Amino acid sequence: MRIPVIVISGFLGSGKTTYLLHLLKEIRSRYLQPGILMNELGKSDVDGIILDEHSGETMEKLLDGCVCCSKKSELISSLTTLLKSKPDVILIELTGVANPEEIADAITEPGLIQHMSLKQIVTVLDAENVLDYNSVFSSDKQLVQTLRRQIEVADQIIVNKTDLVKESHLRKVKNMIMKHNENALITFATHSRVDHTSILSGIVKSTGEQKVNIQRFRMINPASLSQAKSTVSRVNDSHAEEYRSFARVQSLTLPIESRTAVTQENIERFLQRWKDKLLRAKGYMYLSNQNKTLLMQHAGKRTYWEETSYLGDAYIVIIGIELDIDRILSDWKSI
Ligand SMILES: Nc1nc2c(ncn2[C@@H]2O[C@H](COP(=O)(O)OP(=O)(O)OP(=O)(O)O)[C@@H](O)[C@H]2O)c(=O)[nH]1
Repeated sequence: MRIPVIVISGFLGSGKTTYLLHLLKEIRSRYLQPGILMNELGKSDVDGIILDEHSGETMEKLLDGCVCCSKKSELISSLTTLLKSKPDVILIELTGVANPEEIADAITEPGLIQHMSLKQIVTVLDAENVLDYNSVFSSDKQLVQTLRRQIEVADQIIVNKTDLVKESHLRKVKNMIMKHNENALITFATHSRVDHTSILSGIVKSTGEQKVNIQRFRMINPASLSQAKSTVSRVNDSHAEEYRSFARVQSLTLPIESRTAVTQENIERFLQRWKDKLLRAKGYMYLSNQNKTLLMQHAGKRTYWEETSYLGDAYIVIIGIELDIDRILSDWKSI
């Protein structure tokens, strides 16, 4: 029997990791063994740390890039590695700027197609911001295209963050979705809480084992990186422009050297100054005035602060379009 693959897509900060954590809990309660593949933009692995904190599952990480634009060969080898742990279901969380159909394409590669099959593509939308993101006037054109592909190819669409908008706004979101995809199951959610019955239907235990499969995977080495690049240029040559993932998005990791200077207020002021170019920011930092480390999540127009047990180095990852890196770094130094 081929292993079912569930792909979780959706724009930056929409609630994919939150959804993944709920789905994982449900999978474990059914004594199924999951294999997880997470892909983040940037070298710093915030989502991986969040997942570790909440679970401790099998994880194959692809860092510093988007699975489907520059790391197709790594995606294939990561899936091959995951297969060895004989999971009952594979979950792939994509970066917020990835085009899920390219993942669907990778699963059909020789060596994978006989072992796994795409079960569903789930797209999570941020109810508060999706209409802005979808407007060619207020958003980057290529970004709009990627978001539309995420909607168009989805089997299930979760309209998340409904706590932040009115009923009338939700109707507009639904109409927009229906324009691009009439067939997807649309559900409305807060904190990505949805019923998992249909997505997990038919997934059964393939082995008698119930062990928790915890694996730590390699970081990308230079040899595989150059191999990935040459693969990419071939892939891109044969693909029409509109089918490519968004690749102009940059990520920048800002180290926090002096722990004492950082406060919630100066971080929020910094994010505010760069808001026009910023799509997402997240990171861990020790706040000396509160004497604790917090996880900062900036998504859409909002900044959230959460308690964490993370003990590693403090840093922030920012993600944006055509970031002026020199100016941002010099501003960062002066906060
Ligand atoms: N108010 C509100 N906040 C939410 C909701 N769902 C998620 N969040 C918060 O939104 C932030 C981003 O959520 P994530 O699950 O990390 O989003 P993501 O899509 O995985 O983000 P990326 O991986 O960066 O693309 C976190 O601080 C969440 O706690 C919701 O329904 N309402």
